[in-house]
Amino acid sequence: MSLLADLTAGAVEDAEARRAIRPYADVESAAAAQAPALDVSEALRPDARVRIIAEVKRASPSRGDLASIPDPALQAGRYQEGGASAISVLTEQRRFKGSLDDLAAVRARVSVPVLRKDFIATPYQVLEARAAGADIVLLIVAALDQPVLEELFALTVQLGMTPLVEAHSADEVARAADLGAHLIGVNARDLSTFELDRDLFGRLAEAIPAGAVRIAESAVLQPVDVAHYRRAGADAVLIGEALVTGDPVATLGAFLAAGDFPAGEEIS
Ligand SMILES: O=P(O)(O)OC[C@@H](O)[C@@H](O)c1c[nH]c2ccccc12
Repeated sequence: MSLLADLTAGAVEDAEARRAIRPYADVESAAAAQAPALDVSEALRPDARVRIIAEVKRASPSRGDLASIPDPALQAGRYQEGGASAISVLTEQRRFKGSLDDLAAVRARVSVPVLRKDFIATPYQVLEARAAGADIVLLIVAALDQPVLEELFALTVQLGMTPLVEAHSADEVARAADLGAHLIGVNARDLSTFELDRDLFGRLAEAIPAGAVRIAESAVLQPVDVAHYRRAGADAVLIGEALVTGDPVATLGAFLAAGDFPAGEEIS
């Protein structure tokens, strides 16, 4: 089994265990009781400078432990203070050490849109995201057959949330575009092999339809990496590891400054 398939199977198994305690109908009422999901078209609208989606990330299978983050809400509050346009919360528990409680805590603290970052493959997980207050749900094309991807995309929209559709090849970008996705991400890390390809975004950016928000994911450690993605056409960059240690406000300031020029423009 590929690593991505393994991560997805584990996430689904964990969701099934939660479902045994909290059935679909209960989560459905919790979702209905939530304040409506935030409209992300404004928050992530392509702008004169790069936008940053800042991630609450404790660990990853490829990088191991990154930071303990005892108070995810405090961390997310610092991200917002630093100028993040949205907050991503990794809720996968086995390898990334996250939880839906982290997401709910972050939602209660910040006013910008919040993304549930997990290996989502069932309607129950989408519903859980809304019940915890998510505005955006990550859907990884490589992990889903097209009919399932379509079903989860439709449910996400029906619940008022916005899908962020993640691609890793031209074919996957085409599948994301076919759905009419407004948020399309290209992950530099191949989730099947964990290999990094910083230039993948640049090769695929052109294939992302005009009108969609182009998001570069992973492999930003330095301000130059933000500039690299911005030159390649990124409207937004999703950053985890580089923000979980040190002073996130200072780091975000440096990253935002490095991407303060029009997308796709060559700078000398
Ligand atoms: O820590 P980084 O290299 O800045 O990466 C953040 C984010 O892109 C990465 O966490 C990610 C992108 N897509 C994913 C899908 C699942 C889990 C994690 C991810």
